[in-house]
Amino acid sequence: MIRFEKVTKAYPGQARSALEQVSVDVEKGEFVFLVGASGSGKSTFLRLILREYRPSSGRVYVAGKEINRLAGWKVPRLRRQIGTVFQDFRLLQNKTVTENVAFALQVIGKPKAQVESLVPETLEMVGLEGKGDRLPDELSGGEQQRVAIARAFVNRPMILIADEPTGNLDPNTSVGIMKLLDRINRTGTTVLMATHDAGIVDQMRKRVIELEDGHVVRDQARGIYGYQN
Ligand SMILES: Nc1ncnc2c1ncn2[C@@H]1O[C@H](COP(=O)(O)OP(=O)(O)OP(=O)(O)O)[C@@H](O)[C@H]1O
Repeated sequence: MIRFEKVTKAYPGQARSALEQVSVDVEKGEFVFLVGASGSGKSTFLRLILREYRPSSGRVYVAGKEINRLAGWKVPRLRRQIGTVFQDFRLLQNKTVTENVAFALQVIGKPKAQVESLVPETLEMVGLEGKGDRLPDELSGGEQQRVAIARAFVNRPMILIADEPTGNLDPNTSVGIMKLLDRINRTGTTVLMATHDAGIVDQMRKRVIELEDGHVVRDQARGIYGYQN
Protein backbone atom coordinates (compact mmCIF):
# COMPACT_ATOMS: atom_id res chain seq x y z
CA MET A 1 0.00 0.00 0.00
CA ILE A 2 2.89 2.32 0.89
CA ARG A 3 6.47 1.75 -0.18
CA PHE A 4 9.51 3.92 0.44
CA GLU A 5 12.54 2.99 -1.65
CA LYS A 6 15.79 4.56 -0.44
CA VAL A 7 14.04 7.84 0.24
CA THR A 8 16.14 10.83 1.19
CA LYS A 9 14.54 14.18 1.95
CA ALA A 10 16.76 17.19 2.48
CA TYR A 11 15.14 20.54 3.21
CA PRO A 12 16.82 23.53 1.59
CA GLY A 13 19.39 25.17 3.85
CA GLN A 14 19.50 22.25 6.32
CA ALA A 15 22.88 20.59 6.82
CA ARG A 16 21.40 17.18 7.66
CA SER A 17 18.71 15.32 5.71
CA ALA A 18 15.35 14.92 7.50
CA LEU A 19 15.18 11.38 6.06
CA GLU A 20 18.16 9.42 4.77
CA GLN A 21 17.87 6.32 2.57
CA VAL A 22 14.63 5.16 4.17
CA SER A 23 13.14 1.94 2.79
CA VAL A 24 9.84 0.75 4.27
CA ASP A 25 6.94 -1.38 3.04
CA VAL A 26 3.48 -1.11 4.58
CA GLU A 27 0.84 -3.61 3.46
CA LYS A 28 -2.84 -2.86 3.02
CA GLY A 29 -4.66 -3.07 6.34
CA GLU A 30 -1.59 -2.71 8.57
CA PHE A 31 -1.47 -0.49 11.67
CA VAL A 32 1.92 1.14 12.07
CA PHE A 33 3.31 3.39 14.79
CA LEU A 34 6.08 5.77 13.82
CA VAL A 35 8.17 6.67 16.84
CA GLY A 36 11.37 8.61 17.43
CA ALA A 37 12.64 11.71 19.16
CA SER A 38 11.49 15.16 18.12
CA GLY A 39 13.10 16.00 14.78
CA SER A 40 13.78 12.37 13.85
CA GLY A 41 11.71 12.69 10.65
CA LYS A 42 8.25 11.32 11.49
CA SER A 43 6.23 14.22 10.10
CA THR A 44 8.44 14.39 7.03
CA PHE A 45 7.70 10.70 6.41
CA LEU A 46 3.94 11.31 6.63
CA ARG A 47 4.08 14.42 4.46
CA LEU A 48 5.90 12.58 1.70
CA ILE A 49 2.98 10.12 1.51
CA LEU A 50 0.62 13.07 0.93
CA ARG A 51 3.02 14.52 -1.62
CA GLU A 52 3.24 17.72 0.36
CA TYR A 53 6.94 17.28 -0.38
CA ARG A 54 8.82 15.33 -2.98
CA PRO A 55 11.79 13.19 -2.02
CA SER A 56 15.26 14.57 -2.83
CA SER A 57 16.07 11.08 -4.04
CA GLY A 58 14.44 7.66 -3.94
CA ARG A 59 10.83 6.71 -4.61
CA VAL A 60 7.56 6.83 -2.70
CA TYR A 61 4.74 4.54 -3.90
CA VAL A 62 1.15 4.73 -2.70
CA ALA A 63 -1.27 2.06 -3.94
CA GLY A 64 1.22 0.99 -6.59
CA LYS A 65 1.82 4.45 -8.05
CA GLU A 66 5.06 6.35 -7.74
CA ILE A 67 3.58 9.55 -6.42
CA ASN A 68 6.53 11.74 -7.33
CA ARG A 69 5.59 11.11 -10.95
CA LEU A 70 1.90 11.92 -10.56
CA ALA A 71 0.77 14.88 -12.62
CA GLY A 72 -0.15 17.86 -10.43
CA TRP A 73 -3.84 17.57 -11.31
CA LYS A 74 -3.89 14.01 -9.97
CA VAL A 75 -2.58 14.98 -6.52
CA PRO A 76 -6.04 15.91 -5.13
CA ARG A 77 -7.27 12.46 -6.13
CA LEU A 78 -4.37 10.89 -4.23
CA ARG A 79 -5.11 12.98 -1.14
CA ARG A 80 -8.77 12.05 -1.25
CA GLN A 81 -7.75 8.48 -0.59
CA ILE A 82 -5.78 9.46 2.51
CA GLY A 83 -7.55 10.73 5.63
CA THR A 84 -5.51 12.93 7.99
CA VAL A 85 -5.81 13.60 11.72
CA PHE A 86 -3.60 15.99 13.71
CA GLN A 87 -2.82 16.80 17.31
CA ASP A 88 -4.66 20.15 17.12
CA PHE A 89 -7.89 18.78 15.52
CA ARG A 90 -8.07 21.55 12.84
CA LEU A 91 -11.88 21.83 12.84
CA LEU A 92 -13.75 24.73 11.29
CA GLN A 93 -14.79 26.67 14.39
CA ASN A 94 -17.84 28.37 12.88
CA LYS A 95 -19.33 25.13 11.58
CA THR A 96 -21.23 22.50 13.55
CA VAL A 97 -20.04 18.92 13.97
CA THR A 98 -22.30 17.76 11.13
CA GLU A 99 -21.18 20.61 8.88
CA ASN A 100 -17.50 19.91 9.56
CA VAL A 101 -17.90 16.30 8.50
CA ALA A 102 -20.24 17.06 5.60
CA PHE A 103 -17.83 19.66 4.26
CA ALA A 104 -15.20 16.97 3.60
CA LEU A 105 -17.66 15.28 1.23
CA GLN A 106 -19.05 18.45 -0.33
CA VAL A 107 -15.62 19.70 -1.43
CA ILE A 108 -15.09 16.49 -3.40
CA GLY A 109 -18.50 16.80 -5.03
CA LYS A 110 -20.37 13.93 -3.32
CA PRO A 111 -24.10 14.02 -4.09
CA LYS A 112 -26.32 15.46 -1.35
CA ALA A 113 -28.13 12.16 -0.75
CA GLN A 114 -24.83 10.42 -0.03
CA VAL A 115 -23.72 13.20 2.30
CA GLU A 116 -26.99 12.90 4.16
CA SER A 117 -26.55 9.19 4.76
CA LEU A 118 -22.76 9.02 5.29
CA VAL A 119 -22.45 11.83 7.84
CA PRO A 120 -24.86 10.51 10.51
CA GLU A 121 -23.60 6.97 10.00
CA THR A 122 -20.01 8.11 10.57
CA LEU A 123 -20.89 10.31 13.56
CA GLU A 124 -22.54 7.31 15.13
CA MET A 125 -19.51 5.17 14.44
CA VAL A 126 -17.22 7.61 16.27
CA GLY A 127 -19.63 7.92 19.20
CA LEU A 128 -20.97 11.40 18.51
CA GLU A 129 -24.61 10.63 17.83
CA GLY A 130 -26.77 13.42 19.20
CA LYS A 131 -23.93 15.97 19.06
CA GLY A 132 -24.18 16.93 15.40
CA ASP A 133 -25.52 20.41 16.09
CA ARG A 134 -22.75 21.47 18.49
CA LEU A 135 -19.92 23.81 17.58
CA PRO A 136 -16.36 22.59 18.19
CA ASP A 137 -15.90 24.83 21.24
CA GLU A 138 -18.92 23.15 22.85
CA LEU A 139 -17.08 19.82 22.83
CA SER A 140 -14.31 18.27 24.94
CA GLY A 141 -10.89 17.71 23.37
CA GLY A 142 -11.61 14.01 22.95
CA GLU A 143 -14.91 14.76 21.23
CA GLN A 144 -13.25 17.27 18.94
CA GLN A 145 -10.73 14.63 17.94
CA ARG A 146 -13.63 12.26 17.22
CA VAL A 147 -15.07 14.87 14.85
CA ALA A 148 -11.69 15.16 13.16
CA ILE A 149 -11.55 11.36 12.81
CA ALA A 150 -15.11 11.28 11.43
CA ARG A 151 -14.12 13.93 8.90
CA ALA A 152 -11.01 11.95 7.91
CA PHE A 153 -12.93 8.70 7.60
CA VAL A 154 -16.30 9.76 6.17
CA ASN A 155 -14.99 9.26 2.64
CA ARG A 156 -13.72 5.76 3.58
CA PRO A 157 -10.10 6.43 2.59
CA MET A 158 -7.70 3.54 2.04
CA ILE A 159 -5.11 5.12 4.33
CA LEU A 160 -5.47 7.10 7.55
CA ILE A 161 -2.52 9.21 8.67
CA ALA A 162 -2.52 10.43 12.26
CA ASP A 163 0.21 12.80 13.47
CA GLU A 164 0.20 12.78 17.29
CA PRO A 165 -3.60 12.38 17.50
CA THR A 166 -3.51 11.95 21.29
CA GLY A 167 -0.92 14.68 21.93
CA ASN A 168 -3.48 17.06 23.49
CA LEU A 169 -5.58 14.47 25.32
CA ASP A 170 -5.46 12.92 28.77
CA PRO A 171 -4.63 9.19 29.06
CA ASN A 172 -8.24 7.98 29.44
CA THR A 173 -9.50 10.00 26.51
CA SER A 174 -6.53 8.80 24.47
CA VAL A 175 -7.49 5.17 25.04
CA GLY A 176 -10.94 5.90 23.57
CA ILE A 177 -9.38 7.54 20.52
CA MET A 178 -7.07 4.55 20.03
CA LYS A 179 -10.00 2.14 20.21
CA LEU A 180 -11.62 4.15 17.47
CA LEU A 181 -8.50 4.11 15.28
CA ASP A 182 -8.25 0.37 15.86
CA ARG A 183 -11.85 -0.05 14.73
CA ILE A 184 -11.20 1.98 11.61
CA ASN A 185 -8.14 -0.17 10.95
CA ARG A 186 -10.30 -3.30 11.23
CA THR A 187 -12.46 -2.06 8.37
CA GLY A 188 -9.37 -2.53 6.18
CA THR A 189 -8.01 1.01 6.30
CA THR A 190 -4.23 1.17 6.62
CA VAL A 191 -3.32 3.35 9.62
CA LEU A 192 -0.02 5.16 10.13
CA MET A 193 0.36 7.05 13.37
CA ALA A 194 3.28 9.17 14.59
CA THR A 195 3.37 9.37 18.35
CA HIS A 196 5.35 10.11 21.49
CA ASP A 197 2.79 8.26 23.61
CA ALA A 198 4.71 5.30 25.05
CA GLY A 199 1.75 3.97 27.04
CA ILE A 200 -0.41 3.65 23.96
CA VAL A 201 2.25 2.01 21.80
CA ASP A 202 3.01 -0.50 24.56
CA GLN A 203 -0.68 -1.28 25.01
CA MET A 204 -1.58 -1.74 21.35
CA ARG A 205 1.35 -3.98 20.33
CA LYS A 206 1.27 -3.06 16.66
CA ARG A 207 4.14 -2.72 14.21
CA VAL A 208 6.60 -0.06 15.38
CA ILE A 209 8.99 1.78 13.07
CA GLU A 210 11.52 3.91 14.92
CA LEU A 211 13.33 6.79 13.27
CA GLU A 212 16.52 8.34 14.57
CA ASP A 213 18.10 11.29 12.79
CA GLY A 214 16.24 10.37 9.61
CA HIS A 215 17.21 6.68 9.62
CA VAL A 216 15.02 3.67 10.35
CA VAL A 217 16.73 2.12 13.38
CA ARG A 218 13.99 -0.38 14.26
CA ASP A 219 11.06 -2.06 12.50
CA GLN A 220 9.33 -4.44 14.84
CA ALA A 221 6.11 -6.46 14.57
CA ARG A 222 3.94 -6.21 17.71
CA GLY A 223 6.50 -3.76 19.06
CA ILE A 224 6.84 -1.50 22.05
CA TYR A 225 7.73 2.19 22.27
CA GLY A 226 11.19 1.39 23.53
CA TYR A 227 13.25 4.53 23.31
CA GLN A 228 14.12 7.10 25.93
CA ASN A 229 13.02 10.69 25.41
N1 LIG B 1 9.73 22.74 6.26
C1 LIG B 1 10.95 22.48 6.77
N2 LIG B 1 12.04 23.21 6.40
C2 LIG B 1 13.27 22.93 6.89
N3 LIG B 1 13.53 21.95 7.76
C3 LIG B 1 12.50 21.18 8.17
C4 LIG B 1 11.15 21.40 7.71
N4 LIG B 1 10.34 20.49 8.28
C5 LIG B 1 11.14 19.73 9.07
N5 LIG B 1 12.43 20.14 9.02
C6 LIG B 1 13.59 19.52 9.71
O1 LIG B 1 13.63 18.14 9.37
C7 LIG B 1 13.95 17.34 10.49
C8 LIG B 1 12.84 16.31 10.74
O2 LIG B 1 11.65 17.02 11.13
P1 LIG B 1 10.22 16.32 11.31
O3 LIG B 1 9.24 17.39 11.53
O4 LIG B 1 10.00 15.37 10.21
O5 LIG B 1 10.47 15.51 12.67
P2 LIG B 1 9.44 14.81 13.67
O6 LIG B 1 10.05 13.48 14.01
O7 LIG B 1 8.09 14.80 13.08
O8 LIG B 1 9.47 15.76 14.94
P3 LIG B 1 8.32 16.06 16.06
O9 LIG B 1 8.20 14.81 16.86
O10 LIG B 1 8.91 17.20 16.84
O11 LIG B 1 7.07 16.42 15.31
C9 LIG B 1 14.18 18.30 11.66
O12 LIG B 1 15.57 18.53 11.75
C10 LIG B 1 13.44 19.56 11.22
O13 LIG B 1 14.04 20.72 11.76
